[in-house]
Amino acid sequence: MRLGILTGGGDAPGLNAVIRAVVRAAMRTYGWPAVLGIPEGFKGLVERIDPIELTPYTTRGLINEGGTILHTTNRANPFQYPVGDDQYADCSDTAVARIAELGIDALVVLGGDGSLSIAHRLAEKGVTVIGTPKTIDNDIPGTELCFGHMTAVSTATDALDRLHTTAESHHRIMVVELMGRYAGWITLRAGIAGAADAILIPELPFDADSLCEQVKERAREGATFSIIAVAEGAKPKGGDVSVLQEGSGVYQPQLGGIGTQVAEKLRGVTRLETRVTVLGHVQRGGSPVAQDRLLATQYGVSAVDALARGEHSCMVAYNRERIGTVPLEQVAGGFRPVPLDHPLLEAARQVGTLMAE
Ligand SMILES: Nc1ncnc2c1ncn2[C@@H]1O[C@H](COP(=O)(O)OP(=O)(O)O)[C@@H](O)[C@H]1O
Ligand SMILES: O=P(O)(O)OC[C@H]1O[C@](O)(COP(=O)(O)O)[C@@H](O)[C@@H]1O
Ligand SMILES: [Mg+2]
Repeated sequence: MRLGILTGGGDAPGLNAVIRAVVRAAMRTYGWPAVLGIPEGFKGLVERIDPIELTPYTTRGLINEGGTILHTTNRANPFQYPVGDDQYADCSDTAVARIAELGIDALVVLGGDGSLSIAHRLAEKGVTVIGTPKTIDNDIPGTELCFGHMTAVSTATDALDRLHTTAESHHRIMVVELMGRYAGWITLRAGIAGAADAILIPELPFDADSLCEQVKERAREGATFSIIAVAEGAKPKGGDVSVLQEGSGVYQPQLGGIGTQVAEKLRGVTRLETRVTVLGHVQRGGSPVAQDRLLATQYGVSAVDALARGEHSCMVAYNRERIGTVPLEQVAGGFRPVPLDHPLLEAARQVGTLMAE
């Protein structure tokens, strides 16, 4: 079998580790003749960019490399492909033709909700395709864990640790805005691990007045500083998410600004010195933590195993410590927020974390 492999959407730590695992399993375990790397995500198919012949030799040393050697874009949907200013065309037939032209028998898509939805639509057009769940946000349905997430959690936790020492020195409120477009997984996990005093996530719209009261109460009780972890997609009760730039066509809205809003409110009401940190793409960069390297390796190997068994139109998924597969149609267009009865929320409450619910 000749494989094609591409990385789509925002990058995430562990992409290169999956590429390495796919190449090794396909060529070493199964003796398949070729794995072609498609550069720039689906754009590489539509624009017929020369593929990169991957081998176990050329993919060595990749397990700890951040980013993606294949590069990626979150603006290349073949079904709604940008062809000019605000103009889009359905170029999916070109993508399908290119896959055939390259002699690719199966395409491995390393992507998030968007790329996996595209993979599903390509499968409906007859392409043999399998997905692996990539996103630091951890919001893909059908799997408990996406690779990249735990590295982002670790980076955000480190940031919270560092903010603690400077917050304490200056007796300040520190608001840190973390990634997570519509799901609060990063903020919830890092917020607990980094001992944030308040955690604000999209799943639990917050009451700004009660947040201010609770922070004032902390100060009255003797706390000399407060750390507030807020997900970029968090919103006040009855309010909306904070958008930096509106989406249009295939461009998703760019979120941001909620950290500043929360800080202004806190500063105004508590009269305490307040600063904002927007951690941003630092959370997507750098070397994957061990857990992501393990997950990425298992995902890569399992995707090849599934194809060898004749399984496709599915995504490899991690549930209850086992890797299985779920049909792409159950993933496409879906979303996995933090469930309101999740044990981590209960743990956060029990250690006294404010959520201003
Ligand atoms: N539900 C969907 N169906 C089809 N295409 C989508 C969907 N959601 C997003 N897309 C498109 O998929 C591409 C990648 O989406 P993006 O969210 O950036 O990456 P990913 O989710 O794969 O990390 C973008 O061009 C986006 O417009
Ligand atoms: O790279 P961009 O366009 O700034 O995207 C930022 C967004 O991508 C993410 O980092 C990850 O989202 P995806 O995995 O869906 O690409 C979000 O947390 C963030 O809102
Ligand atoms: Mg997405």
